[in-house]
Amino acid sequence: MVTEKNVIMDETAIRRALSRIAHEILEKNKGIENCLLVGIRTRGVYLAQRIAERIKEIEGIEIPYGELDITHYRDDREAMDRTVVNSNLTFPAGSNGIHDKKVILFDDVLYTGRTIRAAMDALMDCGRPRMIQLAVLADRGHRELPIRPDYIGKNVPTSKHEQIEVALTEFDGKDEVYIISNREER
Ligand SMILES: O=P(O)(O)OC[C@H]1O[C@H](OP(=O)(O)OP(=O)(O)O)[C@H](O)[C@@H]1O
Ligand SMILES: O=c1cc[nH]c(=O)[nH]1
Repeated sequence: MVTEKNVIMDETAIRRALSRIAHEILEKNKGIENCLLVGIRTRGVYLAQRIAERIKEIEGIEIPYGELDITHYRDDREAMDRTVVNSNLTFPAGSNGIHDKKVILFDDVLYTGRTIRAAMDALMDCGRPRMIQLAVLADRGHRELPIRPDYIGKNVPTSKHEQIEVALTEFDGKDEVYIISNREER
């Protein structure tokens, strides 16, 4: 078996894609009033933080963001006590949590959609958002649930035998997106 690893987004491509997404969020929501950014652990958190920084540069306004750990909501684990753990969904004093807010969820890769299904269940257990939107850095297709992102860094057509890996400086020491392909040796 030969494993090939090819870079499909470098640091510049990631920066440009996130900058575009920040503008798209502002355009779609006509600003950021009532919006909250929520990153799915692990790498979704850094994407949400970067978008919050970019929006601050563009608009001069701080947009609140939180972190979501969906571990207890995964559908491939034994049924667990479905409590939202290790998350930081506390928003500024006086704000009513996620209630009636436009929540923009962030993840690094979108594949089957099961992580996003779990994230939406976890969010709903924290309150009743007005709306949930989804932003992903890479959409590789192969959905198993009817989930469609609102903001996409890059569409990456893949075969099921391939894998997309995202590295982000805050966690991995560099910014890169790779596609990993395994093929039989000839
Ligand atoms: O659409 P899906 O089929 O749910 O796949 C996408 C998820 O897979 C990866 O997480 P993973 O569970 O591999 O954990 P990781 O974030 O620790 O890599 C990735 O970070 C997404 O959250
Ligand atoms: O290719 C994939 C599939 C799921 N999650 C990833 O991070 N990459």
